[in-house]
Amino acid sequence: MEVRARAPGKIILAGEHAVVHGSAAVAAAIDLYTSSSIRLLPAGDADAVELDLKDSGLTFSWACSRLRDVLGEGCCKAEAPRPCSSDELAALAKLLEEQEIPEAKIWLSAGLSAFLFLYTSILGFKPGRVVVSSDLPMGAGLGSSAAFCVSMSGALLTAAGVVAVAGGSQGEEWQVFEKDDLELVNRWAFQGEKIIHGKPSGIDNAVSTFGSMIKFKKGTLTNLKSRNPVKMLITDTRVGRNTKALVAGVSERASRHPDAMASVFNAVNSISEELSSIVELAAEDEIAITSKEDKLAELMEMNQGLLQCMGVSHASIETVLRTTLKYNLVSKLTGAGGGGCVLTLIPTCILFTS
Ligand SMILES: Nc1ncnc2c1ncn2[C@@H]1O[C@H](COP(=O)(O)OP(=O)(O)O)[C@@H](O)[C@H]1O
Ligand SMILES: C[C@@](O)(CCOP(=O)(O)O)CC(=O)O
Ligand SMILES: [Mg+2]
Repeated sequence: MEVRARAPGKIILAGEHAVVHGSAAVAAAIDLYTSSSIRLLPAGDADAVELDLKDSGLTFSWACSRLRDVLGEGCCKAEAPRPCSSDELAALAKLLEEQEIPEAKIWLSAGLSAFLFLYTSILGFKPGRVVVSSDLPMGAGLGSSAAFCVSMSGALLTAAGVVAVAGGSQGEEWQVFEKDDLELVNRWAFQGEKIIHGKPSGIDNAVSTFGSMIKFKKGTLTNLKSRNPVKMLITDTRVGRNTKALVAGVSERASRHPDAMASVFNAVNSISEELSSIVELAAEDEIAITSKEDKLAELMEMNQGLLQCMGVSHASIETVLRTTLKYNLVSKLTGAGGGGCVLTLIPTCILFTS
Protein backbone atom coordinates (compact mmCIF):
# COMPACT_ATOMS: atom_id res chain seq x y z
CA MET A 1 0.00 0.00 0.00
CA GLU A 2 1.18 3.51 -0.78
CA VAL A 3 0.74 6.31 1.76
CA ARG A 4 0.85 9.94 0.62
CA ALA A 5 0.93 13.03 2.85
CA ARG A 6 1.24 16.68 1.96
CA ALA A 7 2.01 19.84 3.94
CA PRO A 8 1.93 23.53 2.97
CA GLY A 9 4.58 26.22 2.89
CA LYS A 10 4.07 29.52 4.71
CA ILE A 11 4.62 33.24 4.75
CA ILE A 12 5.70 35.12 7.86
CA LEU A 13 3.83 38.43 8.11
CA ALA A 14 5.85 39.60 11.12
CA GLY A 15 8.45 38.34 13.55
CA GLU A 16 10.93 36.08 11.71
CA HIS A 17 14.28 35.70 13.48
CA ALA A 18 13.00 37.54 16.58
CA VAL A 19 10.72 34.51 17.14
CA VAL A 20 13.83 32.36 17.61
CA HIS A 21 14.71 34.69 20.53
CA GLY A 22 11.29 34.49 22.19
CA SER A 23 9.31 37.26 20.42
CA ALA A 24 5.86 36.70 18.93
CA ALA A 25 5.51 36.14 15.18
CA VAL A 26 2.58 35.83 12.78
CA ALA A 27 2.52 33.29 9.93
CA ALA A 28 0.00 31.92 7.46
CA ALA A 29 -0.04 28.70 5.45
CA ILE A 30 -0.04 29.15 1.66
CA ASP A 31 -1.49 27.07 -1.10
CA LEU A 32 1.80 25.53 -2.20
CA TYR A 33 2.61 22.05 -0.92
CA THR A 34 5.31 19.44 -0.50
CA SER A 35 4.10 15.89 -0.78
CA SER A 36 5.82 12.70 0.37
CA SER A 37 4.69 9.22 -0.55
CA ILE A 38 5.99 5.95 0.84
CA ARG A 39 5.65 2.32 -0.11
CA LEU A 40 7.07 -0.26 2.28
CA LEU A 41 8.87 -3.03 0.36
CA PRO A 42 8.76 -6.74 1.21
CA ALA A 43 11.91 -7.86 3.05
CA GLY A 44 14.40 -9.62 0.76
CA ASP A 45 18.08 -9.92 -0.05
CA ALA A 46 18.50 -6.47 -1.57
CA ASP A 47 16.73 -4.53 1.17
CA ALA A 48 17.17 -0.77 0.76
CA VAL A 49 15.71 2.59 1.67
CA GLU A 50 15.20 4.53 -1.55
CA LEU A 51 14.52 8.23 -1.95
CA ASP A 52 13.40 9.87 -5.17
CA LEU A 53 13.51 13.69 -5.09
CA LYS A 54 11.40 14.57 -8.09
CA ASP A 55 12.20 18.30 -8.18
CA SER A 56 15.96 17.88 -7.98
CA GLY A 57 15.90 14.88 -10.34
CA LEU A 58 18.05 12.91 -7.87
CA THR A 59 17.56 9.44 -6.46
CA PHE A 60 19.35 7.87 -3.49
CA SER A 61 19.51 4.36 -2.13
CA TRP A 62 20.91 3.04 1.16
CA ALA A 63 21.19 -0.70 1.81
CA CYS A 64 19.37 -1.46 5.08
CA SER A 65 22.40 -3.47 6.23
CA ARG A 66 24.63 -0.39 5.69
CA LEU A 67 22.24 1.84 7.66
CA ARG A 68 22.29 -0.72 10.48
CA ASP A 69 26.13 -0.93 10.41
CA VAL A 70 26.72 2.82 10.46
CA LEU A 71 23.90 3.90 12.76
CA GLY A 72 24.07 0.88 15.08
CA GLU A 73 21.36 -1.71 15.68
CA GLY A 74 19.88 -0.09 18.78
CA CYS A 75 20.22 3.50 17.65
CA CYS A 76 17.14 4.50 15.85
CA LYS A 77 13.56 3.42 16.21
CA ALA A 78 11.96 5.60 18.87
CA GLU A 79 8.56 5.50 20.55
CA ALA A 80 8.40 9.28 20.88
CA PRO A 81 10.02 12.26 19.11
CA ARG A 82 13.64 12.64 20.16
CA PRO A 83 16.52 14.88 19.09
CA CYS A 84 19.23 13.69 16.73
CA SER A 85 22.45 13.33 18.77
CA SER A 86 25.75 14.72 17.50
CA ASP A 87 27.13 11.15 17.09
CA GLU A 88 24.11 10.25 15.00
CA LEU A 89 24.50 13.41 12.94
CA ALA A 90 28.11 12.44 12.22
CA ALA A 91 26.97 8.91 11.23
CA LEU A 92 24.35 10.43 8.90
CA ALA A 93 27.04 12.63 7.31
CA LYS A 94 29.08 9.48 6.65
CA LEU A 95 26.09 7.83 4.96
CA LEU A 96 25.68 10.92 2.77
CA GLU A 97 29.36 10.99 1.79
CA GLU A 98 28.84 7.57 0.24
CA GLN A 99 26.21 9.05 -2.08
CA GLU A 100 27.43 11.12 -4.95
CA ILE A 101 25.62 14.40 -4.36
CA PRO A 102 26.52 16.87 -7.14
CA GLU A 103 28.49 19.86 -5.75
CA ALA A 104 25.86 22.23 -7.19
CA LYS A 105 23.19 20.53 -5.05
CA ILE A 106 25.19 20.04 -1.88
CA TRP A 107 22.63 22.16 0.03
CA LEU A 108 20.34 19.11 -0.18
CA SER A 109 22.54 17.37 2.42
CA ALA A 110 20.66 18.87 5.37
CA GLY A 111 17.34 17.68 3.94
CA LEU A 112 18.80 14.22 3.29
CA SER A 113 20.09 13.98 6.88
CA ALA A 114 16.65 15.00 8.17
CA PHE A 115 15.10 12.36 5.91
CA LEU A 116 17.36 9.54 7.13
CA PHE A 117 16.87 10.61 10.75
CA LEU A 118 13.05 10.66 10.46
CA TYR A 119 12.89 7.44 8.42
CA THR A 120 15.09 5.35 10.73
CA SER A 121 13.57 6.85 13.90
CA ILE A 122 10.02 6.08 12.82
CA LEU A 123 10.41 2.91 10.72
CA GLY A 124 13.76 1.52 11.90
CA PHE A 125 15.58 -0.34 9.11
CA LYS A 126 12.51 -1.48 7.15
CA PRO A 127 13.00 -1.34 3.37
CA GLY A 128 10.87 1.24 1.59
CA ARG A 129 10.63 3.64 -1.32
CA VAL A 130 9.90 7.33 -0.72
CA VAL A 131 9.03 9.89 -3.40
CA VAL A 132 9.01 13.64 -2.68
CA SER A 133 7.69 16.42 -4.89
CA SER A 134 7.08 20.07 -4.08
CA ASP A 135 5.48 23.24 -5.41
CA LEU A 136 7.78 25.28 -3.16
CA PRO A 137 11.08 26.90 -4.10
CA MET A 138 13.80 25.54 -1.82
CA GLY A 139 15.75 27.93 0.39
CA ALA A 140 13.56 30.92 -0.52
CA GLY A 141 11.84 31.71 2.78
CA LEU A 142 8.55 29.91 2.10
CA GLY A 143 9.24 27.13 4.58
CA SER A 144 10.17 24.30 2.21
CA SER A 145 12.26 22.68 4.97
CA ALA A 146 9.28 22.55 7.34
CA ALA A 147 6.85 21.35 4.64
CA PHE A 148 9.37 18.61 3.79
CA CYS A 149 9.67 17.51 7.45
CA VAL A 150 5.91 17.71 8.12
CA SER A 151 4.83 15.79 5.01
CA MET A 152 7.59 13.22 5.61
CA SER A 153 6.65 12.74 9.28
CA GLY A 154 2.97 12.40 8.33
CA ALA A 155 3.71 9.77 5.67
CA LEU A 156 6.19 7.80 7.83
CA LEU A 157 3.97 7.78 10.92
CA THR A 158 1.03 6.58 8.80
CA ALA A 159 3.14 3.85 7.16
CA ALA A 160 4.29 2.78 10.64
CA GLY A 161 0.63 2.54 11.75
CA VAL A 162 1.23 5.09 14.53
CA VAL A 163 -1.32 7.60 13.17
CA ALA A 164 -4.32 7.10 10.88
CA VAL A 165 -6.93 9.25 9.20
CA ALA A 166 -10.46 8.82 10.53
CA GLY A 167 -12.41 6.45 8.28
CA GLY A 168 -9.31 5.53 6.24
CA SER A 169 -8.40 7.08 2.91
CA GLN A 170 -11.29 8.10 0.69
CA GLY A 171 -10.47 8.18 -3.00
CA GLU A 172 -8.46 11.17 -4.13
CA GLU A 173 -9.63 13.46 -1.29
CA TRP A 174 -7.04 14.56 1.28
CA GLN A 175 -7.97 13.59 4.85
CA VAL A 176 -6.89 15.58 7.90
CA PHE A 177 -5.34 13.86 10.94
CA GLU A 178 -6.98 14.13 14.38
CA LYS A 179 -5.56 16.79 16.72
CA ASP A 180 -3.37 14.39 18.77
CA ASP A 181 -1.91 12.88 15.61
CA LEU A 182 -1.19 16.37 14.25
CA GLU A 183 0.63 17.16 17.51
CA LEU A 184 2.79 14.07 17.05
CA VAL A 185 3.54 14.89 13.40
CA ASN A 186 4.47 18.43 14.46
CA ARG A 187 6.85 17.21 17.20
CA TRP A 188 8.67 14.84 14.83
CA ALA A 189 8.83 17.51 12.12
CA PHE A 190 10.40 19.90 14.64
CA GLN A 191 13.19 17.38 15.26
CA GLY A 192 13.80 17.19 11.49
CA GLU A 193 13.68 20.99 11.18
CA LYS A 194 16.37 21.20 13.90
CA ILE A 195 18.73 19.31 11.60
CA ILE A 196 18.04 21.77 8.74
CA HIS A 197 17.75 25.09 10.65
CA GLY A 198 20.11 24.46 13.58
CA LYS A 199 17.98 26.42 16.05
CA PRO A 200 14.41 26.65 14.75
CA SER A 201 11.69 28.48 16.65
CA GLY A 202 9.13 25.87 15.58
CA ILE A 203 6.84 28.39 13.84
CA ASP A 204 7.34 26.93 10.34
CA ASN A 205 6.57 23.32 11.24
CA ALA A 206 3.63 24.48 13.42
CA VAL A 207 1.93 26.50 10.67
CA SER A 208 2.68 23.77 8.11
CA THR A 209 1.11 21.13 10.38
CA PHE A 210 -1.93 23.05 11.63
CA GLY A 211 -2.49 25.37 8.65
CA SER A 212 -4.45 28.64 8.75
CA MET A 213 -3.00 31.86 10.22
CA ILE A 214 -1.26 31.69 13.58
CA LYS A 215 0.47 33.77 16.19
CA PHE A 216 3.42 31.87 17.65
CA LYS A 217 5.41 32.74 20.75
CA LYS A 218 7.82 30.53 22.75
CA GLY A 219 6.30 27.34 21.35
CA THR A 220 2.70 28.40 21.97
CA LEU A 221 0.38 28.68 19.01
CA THR A 222 -2.76 30.82 18.83
CA ASN A 223 -5.09 30.48 15.84
CA LEU A 224 -5.97 33.83 14.29
CA LYS A 225 -9.34 34.42 12.67
CA SER A 226 -8.69 36.79 9.82
CA ARG A 227 -12.00 38.68 9.37
CA ASN A 228 -11.13 40.27 6.02
CA PRO A 229 -8.91 38.74 3.35
CA VAL A 230 -5.29 39.96 3.46
CA LYS A 231 -3.77 39.87 -0.02
CA MET A 232 -0.02 39.47 -0.39
CA LEU A 233 2.12 39.39 -3.49
CA ILE A 234 5.12 37.08 -3.12
CA THR A 235 8.22 37.99 -5.14
CA ASP A 236 11.08 35.49 -5.29
CA THR A 237 14.37 37.38 -5.71
CA ARG A 238 15.91 34.05 -6.79
CA VAL A 239 18.89 34.84 -4.62
CA GLY A 240 19.66 31.59 -2.81
CA ARG A 241 20.46 31.52 0.87
CA ASN A 242 20.48 29.19 3.82
CA THR A 243 18.29 29.64 6.88
CA LYS A 244 20.72 27.94 9.27
CA ALA A 245 23.53 30.41 8.45
CA LEU A 246 21.24 33.45 8.70
CA VAL A 247 19.76 32.35 12.03
CA ALA A 248 23.29 31.77 13.38
CA GLY A 249 24.34 35.24 12.09
CA VAL A 250 21.53 36.94 14.03
CA SER A 251 22.46 35.03 17.21
CA GLU A 252 26.08 36.14 16.82
CA ARG A 253 24.99 39.77 16.43
CA ALA A 254 22.80 39.35 19.54
CA SER A 255 25.76 38.08 21.55
CA ARG A 256 27.92 41.03 20.35
CA HIS A 257 25.23 43.63 21.17
CA PRO A 258 22.92 42.03 23.75
CA ASP A 259 21.14 45.19 24.93
CA ALA A 260 20.58 46.72 21.49
CA MET A 261 19.36 43.42 20.02
CA ALA A 262 17.08 42.76 23.02
CA SER A 263 15.40 46.10 22.21
CA VAL A 264 15.09 45.11 18.54
CA PHE A 265 13.49 41.76 19.47
CA ASN A 266 11.20 43.53 21.92
CA ALA A 267 10.07 45.98 19.23
CA VAL A 268 9.38 43.09 16.84
CA ASN A 269 7.32 41.42 19.57
CA SER A 270 5.12 44.53 19.86
CA ILE A 271 4.74 44.67 16.07
CA SER A 272 3.62 41.02 15.88
CA GLU A 273 1.19 41.46 18.79
CA GLU A 274 -0.35 44.55 17.19
CA LEU A 275 -0.45 42.97 13.74
CA SER A 276 -2.22 39.88 15.06
CA SER A 277 -4.90 41.93 16.77
CA ILE A 278 -5.45 44.04 13.63
CA VAL A 279 -5.81 40.92 11.48
CA GLU A 280 -8.63 39.75 13.75
CA LEU A 281 -10.52 43.06 13.63
CA ALA A 282 -13.69 42.96 11.55
CA ALA A 283 -13.77 45.91 9.13
CA GLU A 284 -17.23 46.52 7.67
CA ASP A 285 -16.83 49.38 5.20
CA GLU A 286 -14.22 50.65 2.75
CA ILE A 287 -12.87 53.30 5.16
CA ALA A 288 -12.40 50.76 7.95
CA ILE A 289 -10.73 48.28 5.57
CA THR A 290 -8.40 51.00 4.26
CA SER A 291 -7.39 52.08 7.74
CA LYS A 292 -6.78 48.45 8.74
CA GLU A 293 -4.58 47.92 5.68
CA ASP A 294 -2.70 51.18 6.32
CA LYS A 295 -1.83 49.95 9.81
CA LEU A 296 -0.74 46.55 8.50
CA ALA A 297 1.46 48.25 5.90
CA GLU A 298 3.06 50.51 8.50
CA LEU A 299 3.80 47.56 10.79
CA MET A 300 5.33 45.60 7.91
CA GLU A 301 7.50 48.60 7.03
CA MET A 302 8.68 48.89 10.65
CA ASN A 303 9.39 45.14 10.80
CA GLN A 304 11.48 45.35 7.61
CA GLY A 305 13.56 48.16 9.22
CA LEU A 306 14.23 45.96 12.23
CA LEU A 307 15.16 43.00 10.00
CA GLN A 308 17.74 45.34 8.42
CA CYS A 309 19.02 46.01 11.97
CA MET A 310 19.42 42.25 12.40
CA GLY A 311 21.54 42.17 9.24
CA VAL A 312 19.31 39.84 7.20
CA SER A 313 18.21 42.11 4.34
CA HIS A 314 19.95 41.98 0.97
CA ALA A 315 20.44 44.18 -2.10
CA SER A 316 17.94 42.05 -4.04
CA ILE A 317 15.34 42.57 -1.29
CA GLU A 318 16.01 46.33 -1.26
CA THR A 319 15.40 46.41 -5.02
CA VAL A 320 11.96 44.87 -4.55
CA LEU A 321 11.21 47.35 -1.72
CA ARG A 322 12.16 50.33 -3.91
CA THR A 323 10.26 48.98 -6.91
CA THR A 324 7.00 48.39 -5.04
CA LEU A 325 7.31 51.73 -3.23
CA LYS A 326 7.07 53.45 -6.64
CA TYR A 327 3.48 52.16 -6.63
CA ASN A 328 2.92 53.14 -2.97
CA LEU A 329 3.05 49.50 -1.97
CA VAL A 330 4.83 48.33 1.17
CA SER A 331 7.00 45.21 1.24
CA LYS A 332 9.05 43.22 3.70
CA LEU A 333 11.22 40.15 3.43
CA THR A 334 9.64 36.90 4.59
CA GLY A 335 11.42 33.93 6.17
CA ALA A 336 15.12 34.09 6.88
CA GLY A 337 15.97 36.86 4.34
CA GLY A 338 19.43 37.26 2.78
CA GLY A 339 17.66 36.91 -0.60
CA GLY A 340 14.65 34.61 -0.95
CA CYS A 341 11.11 35.95 -1.02
CA VAL A 342 9.57 39.36 -0.35
CA LEU A 343 5.95 40.04 0.62
CA THR A 344 4.04 43.02 -0.73
CA LEU A 345 0.72 43.98 0.83
CA ILE A 346 -1.88 44.45 -1.88
CA PRO A 347 -4.59 46.79 -0.58
CA THR A 348 -8.21 46.16 -1.50
CA CYS A 349 -8.39 49.54 -3.26
CA ILE A 350 -5.16 50.29 -5.08
CA LEU A 351 -4.49 53.81 -6.32
CA PHE A 352 -1.50 53.85 -8.67
CA THR A 353 0.11 57.27 -8.70
CA SER A 354 3.20 56.78 -10.80
N1 LIG B 1 11.63 18.75 -1.34
C1 LIG B 1 12.79 18.70 -0.68
N2 LIG B 1 13.65 17.69 -0.88
C2 LIG B 1 14.83 17.65 -0.21
N3 LIG B 1 15.28 18.57 0.67
C3 LIG B 1 14.45 19.60 0.89
C4 LIG B 1 13.18 19.72 0.24
N4 LIG B 1 12.61 20.86 0.65
C5 LIG B 1 13.49 21.43 1.52
N5 LIG B 1 14.58 20.68 1.66
C6 LIG B 1 15.76 20.98 2.52
O1 LIG B 1 15.54 22.22 3.14
C7 LIG B 1 16.55 23.18 2.75
C8 LIG B 1 15.94 24.55 2.59
O2 LIG B 1 15.54 24.97 3.87
P1 LIG B 1 15.76 26.43 4.40
O3 LIG B 1 17.18 26.88 4.19
O4 LIG B 1 15.22 26.44 5.77
O5 LIG B 1 14.84 27.33 3.43
P2 LIG B 1 13.24 27.33 3.28
O6 LIG B 1 12.68 26.52 4.41
O7 LIG B 1 12.87 28.76 3.39
O8 LIG B 1 12.93 26.81 1.93
C9 LIG B 1 17.11 22.64 1.43
O9 LIG B 1 18.43 23.08 1.24
C10 LIG B 1 17.03 21.13 1.66
O10 LIG B 1 18.12 20.68 2.42
C1 LIG C 1 14.18 32.90 10.39
C2 LIG C 1 13.07 32.00 10.93
O1 LIG C 1 12.30 32.78 11.85
C3 LIG C 1 12.14 31.54 9.80
C4 LIG C 1 12.87 30.82 8.69
O2 LIG C 1 11.99 30.46 7.64
P1 LIG C 1 12.56 29.89 6.26
O3 LIG C 1 13.33 28.65 6.56
O4 LIG C 1 13.44 30.94 5.66
O5 LIG C 1 11.34 29.58 5.42
C5 LIG C 1 13.71 30.82 11.66
C6 LIG C 1 12.76 30.05 12.58
O6 LIG C 1 11.80 30.65 13.11
O7 LIG C 1 13.03 28.87 12.82
MG1 LIG D 1 13.30 26.55 6.43
